[in-house]
Amino acid sequence: MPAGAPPLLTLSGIAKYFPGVVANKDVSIDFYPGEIHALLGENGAGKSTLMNIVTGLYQPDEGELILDGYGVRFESPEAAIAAGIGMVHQHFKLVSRFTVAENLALGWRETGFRLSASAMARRAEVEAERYGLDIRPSARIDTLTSGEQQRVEILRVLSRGARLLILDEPTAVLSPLEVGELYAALRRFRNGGGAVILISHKLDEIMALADRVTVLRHGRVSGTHLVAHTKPSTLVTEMIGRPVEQKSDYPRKMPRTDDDAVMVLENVSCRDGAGQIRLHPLSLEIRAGEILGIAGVTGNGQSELSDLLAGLRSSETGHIRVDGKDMRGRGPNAFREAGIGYVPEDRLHKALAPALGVTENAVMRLFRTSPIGGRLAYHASEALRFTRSLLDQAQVSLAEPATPIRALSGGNQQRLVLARERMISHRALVASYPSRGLDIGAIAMMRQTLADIRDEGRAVVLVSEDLDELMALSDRIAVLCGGRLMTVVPRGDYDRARIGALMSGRDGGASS
Ligand SMILES: Nc1ncnc2c1ncn2[C@@H]1O[C@H](COP(=O)(O)OP(=O)(O)OP(=O)(O)O)[C@@H](O)[C@H]1O
Repeated sequence: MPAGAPPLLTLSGIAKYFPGVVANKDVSIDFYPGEIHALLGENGAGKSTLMNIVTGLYQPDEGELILDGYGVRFESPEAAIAAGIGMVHQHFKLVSRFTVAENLALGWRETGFRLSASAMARRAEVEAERYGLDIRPSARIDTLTSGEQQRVEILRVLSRGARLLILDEPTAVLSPLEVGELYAALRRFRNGGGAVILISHKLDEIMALADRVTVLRHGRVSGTHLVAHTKPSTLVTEMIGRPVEQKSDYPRKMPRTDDDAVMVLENVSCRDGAGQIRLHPLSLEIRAGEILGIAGVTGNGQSELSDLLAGLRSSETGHIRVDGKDMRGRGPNAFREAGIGYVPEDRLHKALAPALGVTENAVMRLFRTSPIGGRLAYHASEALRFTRSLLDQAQVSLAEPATPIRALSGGNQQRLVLARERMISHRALVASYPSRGLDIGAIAMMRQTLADIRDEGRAVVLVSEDLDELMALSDRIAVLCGGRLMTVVPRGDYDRARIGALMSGRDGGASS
């Protein structure tokens, strides 16, 4: 950033309160043009709330926003966009049946005055060139990878004239190659004088990309640092109040005794709504007392496979057996009764009912079973007792369990789903990208939980794109590419380069 340049945006003494919660208090931060400023903090530390204030979704209860030296008040997100502040959310807000150019055009002022398809595509190309973001204007959004969709989102924000670009965990859904492209695009924007706020739980990412970092703790700023002058361990301690050990191995507490297959898949396959094959026939055994890792670049059949394993989707061919029982055509309830818990990739929409309270969501999978319920009864006091114990286990502090679950921070929603599904998984837990959205302390806790489940003789299926995570935890790693099971690698044979090559469709091998 140029020496002596004034801040683009200053937050001065910002506070935001919700019933029983101090989400932000005394928050003062300067964001400069020409800097990438990371925002780091535990789940529930107040990062999203603060950004919702900056983007006009919430009004602060105290404090001031100062833009270009003048106090401002954004009555709506449109007002913030008009002032040059744009945000790219974790869940993209694109119209999936529209093309890239049409989605971009939705944000342009002149669109209302009839813009032809070719003019839209031309302008999309000009904007893409200007910001160095590679897009295909005529492609439909639902045919794009997550990385391509994210580029469209970023371009949509930038082409509306954003000078301050806010990104919420932008690399969570990207392949390693796409991460590199995103970093390059953000650096280009920064070098051209743009300001970036990066919400991230990944310390490596912050160290590699950010110029400065602000740590939030319990809604307050606990420090702002130049990244070049700070260490990751200092940031962790400032964020959580203690150091967190990053384990690269989770040795068994006792030797494995049970080698029974909990789940057996025989030639299962599935297609998407458009009839495209998403999972080619595959066979796989999931054994008691093991963690089976599923590696692959996002979108290569993992979500179809995990939905199949939890009864959310049925297989077109073959069989799924749980403890020898044929589950073909059975739904999620039958899988739950068979002892299969599931943490899906999209927790908010697949594992939770966003508008319902925390209690309803906590008991959602168990409200028909004793002591919470029976065929006709529902015991509210038992439901509340269960919810409180789940909150305790998940280490989520919440004064009022009637709060709608969508008001919880993303990480706290994830912690609750994990605790609930752990209770259900008497035989196996299927966990899809369980570290997404969790802070570093919660990730360590989650990984230990998976190892404990394994040590209790249950099975874990861990879907992840993080090879370090998979190699630290898994007994075997199955690699998916293009909806095909490439191979299953046993723990002794892990080789990062080979697994990486298999993930991108190179090399072959047998399936087991
Ligand atoms: N609309 C709301 N109503 C009630 N409480 C809310 C609301 N929005 C946020 N909160 C609470 O404010 C606190 C801060 O949440 P916020 O989402 O800002 O955290 P975060 O730092 O973004 O967490 P994460 O890393 O998990 O996304 C949490 O306790 C959350 O439950």
